[in-house]
Amino acid sequence: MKSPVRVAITGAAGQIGYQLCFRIAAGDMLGPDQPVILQLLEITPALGALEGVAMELQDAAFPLLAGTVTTDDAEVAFNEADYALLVGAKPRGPGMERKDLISENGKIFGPQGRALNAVASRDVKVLVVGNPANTNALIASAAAPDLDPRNFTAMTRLDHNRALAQLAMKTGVHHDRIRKMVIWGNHSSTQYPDIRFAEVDGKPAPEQVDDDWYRETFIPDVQQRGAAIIKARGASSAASAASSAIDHIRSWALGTREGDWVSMAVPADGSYGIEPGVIYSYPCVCRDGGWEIVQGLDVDAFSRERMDASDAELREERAAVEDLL
Ligand SMILES: NC(=O)c1ccc[n+]([C@@H]2O[C@H](COP(=O)([O-])OP(=O)(O)OC[C@H]3O[C@@H](n4cnc5c(N)ncnc54)[C@H](O)[C@@H]3O)[C@@H](O)[C@H]2O)c1
Ligand SMILES: O=C(O)C[C@H](O)C(=O)O
Repeated sequence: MKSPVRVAITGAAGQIGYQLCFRIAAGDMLGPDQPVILQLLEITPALGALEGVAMELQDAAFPLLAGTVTTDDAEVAFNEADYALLVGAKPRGPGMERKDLISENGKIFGPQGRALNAVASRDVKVLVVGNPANTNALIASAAAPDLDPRNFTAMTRLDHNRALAQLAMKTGVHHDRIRKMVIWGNHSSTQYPDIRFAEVDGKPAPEQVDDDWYRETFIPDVQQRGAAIIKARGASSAASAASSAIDHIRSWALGTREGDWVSMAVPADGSYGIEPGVIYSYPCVCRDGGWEIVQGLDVDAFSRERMDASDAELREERAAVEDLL
């Protein structure tokens, strides 16, 4: 058996956190031979509820759960953390855009970035889920000057998975037989879900769907799926969000499958004309515990316009939190 790794989860008594704790303790994120210590952070008024989560974790008697820490102190939660899933933040309600959360949620991520900087493993892998996720990841990274900015990522894997599901339903091919989906940009309604390189059962996706469906139905449906879930459920996505967070970390830690890639929001480095300064979703390949942006993909005029629009929105979000950077 391997030695345990430390997984910090913020907002651990919330909707997503409640899902994450049990799936991670069951081994879904890091594999069936990797024990975990869960280090759970909540705000002080939610510590009672968090204690209830810890009691249920005990009662589930997971063979891989090597310990549970509950706290309202970020430096306790992030102490020597190998993984940090930053979920704790307010969700949006009907009629809101995710960026409307920025003034309230943005201020959570500076202190958490500072705490990670002070006490986390120097190799900590950080995934920001709390919205607006890309800009919150930028804030956390800016507050952690001693950690490599490449350790800070934000989640667009849920959008990636949503895009796989929509294309699978349209083509009648199981989503597990689709490769090379891409989500470019922000986890927001300006994201650009791109099927130009996707393969459905080994054949090019664009040849299997008509262009009108792609532009008029697929793209807006994926962009608006979060809002559609809020309308249907009366609360934002939780189980699918937790599942995608687990997918994101599993790919990063254990690698992407041969011949496929995943979407991850990572620090822009000039790739595809997106200048540094924002956390932008790209197609990525992961191996040996690291990620690389897939290079050399063609950018046509339709794509350029959408990729730039999402970049522009991220730079507006950045300008709105300049005082936190
Ligand atoms: N990136 C994505 O794809 C994606 C998907 C779904 C939801 N989200 C976002 O994830 C966030 C959480 O969603 P949820 O449904 O779990 O919300 P929730 O309200 O059910 O849970 C959030 C939890 O975070 C806690 N919290 C608040 N501030 C905190 C802080 N400073 N430190 C630690 N904990 C804190 C709250 O007490 C609460 O228990 C929201 O911002 C939501 O919009 C992102
Ligand atoms: O849409 C939301 O606000 C929640 C989340 O970001 C989602 O995409 O489901």
